[in-house]
Amino acid sequence: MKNAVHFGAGNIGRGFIGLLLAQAGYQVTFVDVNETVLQELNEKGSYPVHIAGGDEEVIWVRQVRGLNSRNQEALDQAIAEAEVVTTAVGVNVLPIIGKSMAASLERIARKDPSKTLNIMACENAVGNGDILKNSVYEHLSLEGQKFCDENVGFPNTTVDRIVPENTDKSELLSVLVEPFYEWNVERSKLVGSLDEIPGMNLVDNLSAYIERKLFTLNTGHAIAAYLGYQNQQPTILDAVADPEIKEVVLGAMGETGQALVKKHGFDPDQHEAYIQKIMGRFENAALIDPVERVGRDPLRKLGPKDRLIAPARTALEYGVEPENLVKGIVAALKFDHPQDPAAVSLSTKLKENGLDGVLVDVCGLDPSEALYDRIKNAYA
Ligand SMILES: NC(=O)c1ccc[n+]([C@@H]2O[C@H](COP(=O)([O-])OP(=O)(O)OC[C@H]3O[C@@H](n4cnc5c(N)ncnc54)[C@H](O)[C@@H]3O)[C@@H](O)[C@H]2O)c1
Ligand SMILES: O=P(O)(O)OC[C@@H](O)[C@@H](O)[C@H](O)[C@H](O)CO
Repeated sequence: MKNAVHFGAGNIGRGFIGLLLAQAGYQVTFVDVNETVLQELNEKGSYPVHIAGGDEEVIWVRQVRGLNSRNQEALDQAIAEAEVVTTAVGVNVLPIIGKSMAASLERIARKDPSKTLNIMACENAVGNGDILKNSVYEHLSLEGQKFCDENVGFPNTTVDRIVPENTDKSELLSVLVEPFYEWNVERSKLVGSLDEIPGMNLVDNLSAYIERKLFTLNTGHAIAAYLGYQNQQPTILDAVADPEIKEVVLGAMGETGQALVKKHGFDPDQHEAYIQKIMGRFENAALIDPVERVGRDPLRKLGPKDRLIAPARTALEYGVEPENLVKGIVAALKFDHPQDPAAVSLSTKLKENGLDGVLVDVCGLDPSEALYDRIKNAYA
């Protein structure tokens, strides 16, 4: 049997990547820090994935196990035996797992120097594979780096499937996922031979795919979440049922769409169909997705390369007025959910450094650029 190691036994790990790997015939080792989840994985060895919408289908993922990422020796062995490694831990966690991965790769470099391995970061971020690679290389010796240059691939990826938190307390590992999924992997950065994984597409122009996904789905999703939160709507479904919010969300996806069509040469009709399909996914009545999950970590989402600031800047660059994107950015700045540490930190920064401080330090904006004033005026 082929082995895969997947870091992060959370929503997307269990509900998408782990599922596809298992369906492709891999025995999946989930690496996590959540002892309750790890214990359940090891006791049960399987879990159900419920496909939401229409006739609910259940797919069982079997022959899985859990491993604590702090158990370096067991991790070294698991990675040494793996044909493929994937991650879905959150982009902020990549520097932490990068250190453990580096230690495992050093060992492989010494003991099995002809091994090749592809490590795919399945996080919502532009350049996710590059970020992971840098996090690993920081901890490698020169020999380790040389080995990885030749034998280890860190392709960038896009991962698309809406997977909310599990609310079924009787079945801890159960996941509810939407029927739609798309996983694209940058072909040119793969090394050695990688068996086909049905559901994973190898693509040549990954940066266009990531901008299309992150700056359409995730932009619209985030704006629905932040406006929904402002209006006390508990879920994305409730938020987009509000005609005013739906208009802003569609408007914002339209603004990024116009810019992306110009930038990447996408077909305008196909892109419009892509936007409409995404709105249909937000309106899936079988998915209960709290606005707090989708809006989580506003500091990351307000970053210069992420789903709000980057497309608004691109829109201006291509002569598109980002009116709705700016409304979304203002709502994001006001996301003060008390249980979200990044939202609390954002509120503190706004209090201590003012809006200007946040626009410069968090959003990476320059006071001389057009977007800066647009946000300030709308916020006021
Ligand atoms: N849920 C979705 O709809 C979705 C869709 C596409 C992409 N993503 C991306 O996938 C990633 C994970 O999202 P999620 O929704 O599954 O989050 P999640 O919180 O459900 O899962 C993250 C998992 O990582 C684990 N983790 C944290 N620190 C770790 C460490 N040091 N070592 C190993 N595991 C660790 C957590 O315990 C948790 O089980 C994010 O980058 C997200 O943007 C999510
Ligand atoms: O995971 P985040 O925090 O980057 O974004 C929240 C959601 O928008 C996201 O998880 C989507 O559900 C997912 O990207 C769909 O493919």
